[in-house]
Amino acid sequence: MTPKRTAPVGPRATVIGSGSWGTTFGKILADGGAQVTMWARRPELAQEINEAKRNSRYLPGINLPRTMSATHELATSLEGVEQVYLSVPSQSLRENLKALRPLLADSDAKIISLMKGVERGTGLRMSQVIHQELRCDPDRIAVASGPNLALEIAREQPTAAVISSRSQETADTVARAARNSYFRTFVNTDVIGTEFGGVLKNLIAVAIGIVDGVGYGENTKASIITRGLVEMTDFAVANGAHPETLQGLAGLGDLIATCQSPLSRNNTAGRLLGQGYSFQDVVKQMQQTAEGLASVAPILQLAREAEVDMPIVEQVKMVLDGKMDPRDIAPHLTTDDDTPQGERTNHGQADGGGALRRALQRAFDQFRNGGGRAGRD
Ligand SMILES: NC(=O)C1=CN([C@@H]2O[C@H](COP(=O)(O)OP(=O)(O)OC[C@H]3O[C@@H](n4cnc5c(N)ncnc54)[C@H](O)[C@@H]3O)[C@@H](O)[C@H]2O)C=CC1
Ligand SMILES: O=C(CO)COP(=O)(O)O
Repeated sequence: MTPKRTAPVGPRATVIGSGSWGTTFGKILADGGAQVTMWARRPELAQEINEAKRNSRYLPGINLPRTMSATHELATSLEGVEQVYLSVPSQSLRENLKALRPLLADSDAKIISLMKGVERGTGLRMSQVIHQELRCDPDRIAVASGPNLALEIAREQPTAAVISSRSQETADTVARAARNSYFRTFVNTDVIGTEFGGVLKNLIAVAIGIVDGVGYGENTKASIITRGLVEMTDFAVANGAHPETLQGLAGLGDLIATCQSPLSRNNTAGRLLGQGYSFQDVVKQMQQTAEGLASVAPILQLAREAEVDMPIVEQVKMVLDGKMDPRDIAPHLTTDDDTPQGERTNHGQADGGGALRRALQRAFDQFRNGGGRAGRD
């Protein structure tokens, strides 16, 4: 495999946030030929990236491309930028955008979210927070998601991802920049499904971690993954996603990767909870971002508003709140009805098919009006 290029020929790209995923994505872009500048909060990290071509805290053992540079000056990082990639913890996005806004006021750069959380308090997806704070044309915004454990990709293991934007042209442009010999990007225009896939699989990965920590085996895990995908689909579809997006890389694909891998921070956080550590202990022990912990409450609030049942996510919340013994976690809660919805129909719609019906109606209306979608993953 020969991903390296000597001289950058692609777009000028800036990555805001030099943690594990931001730095890995910077490497993906640079190996694809983009001229990449990393913005790091800490000057010493910017210096390490510039001089040693390393990010030893977040990506130990990885050599970064020689063409990649870094700065801790926000304004410098954005000079002449054509694509801005955002990779900070979701709960800090809004404050970061406030600093970015004046610097991007005259720019028509594309803005791409690499994050997999929703904002506490508002329940907004990251692309919605970006739109609110930058007040830019939504067609300039894209999101990236998929089974993308940073360290595996930094080691150049072949991986696929989805780039999604309301605008097909934006999705295509970003997908071209974020593509190289070990990273393959597909496009779609279902931003809602793509973003929620990444957020929701984190919550199921926490549940799987809990099960691992308790010491339960593969049957319990397979049951939770399968029922978890049903919950993810029901929730996302009720909130406007296309159901097939959840069957693709940004849904099922990411769910498998995150639930299976000890590299996953959400999975790790769950494992600690399953071993009996309290939520506070887990937060103290986590050195990196585990988005699922902050997304549980806003997701359950949105689920209540959309009248979607999420029994597994409810149980994760109860374990986090110390209100449920991790050993009691199960693929579904006991309900009045002996048969959980979905196993009867094999579709898994918690509302008896209403969400799927509404989604199909939407898709039908879209095609009838000359819409339609391209580039499925
Ligand atoms: N690590 C992974 O494998 C993947 C992560 N993601 C997503 O990428 C996003 C970023 O996660 P990671 O890079 O993994 O996290 P990380 O914990 O490795 O790095 C977070 C970075 O943000 C910085 N940071 C922390 N608080 C900040 C603030 N208030 N303002 C600005 N910067 C701040 C940290 O210094 C660090 O550089 C998350 O939403 C995560 O879900 C998505 C795909 C893969
Ligand atoms: O999103 C990821 C893989 O696709 C990374 O998962 P974690 O945030 O749980 O490490």
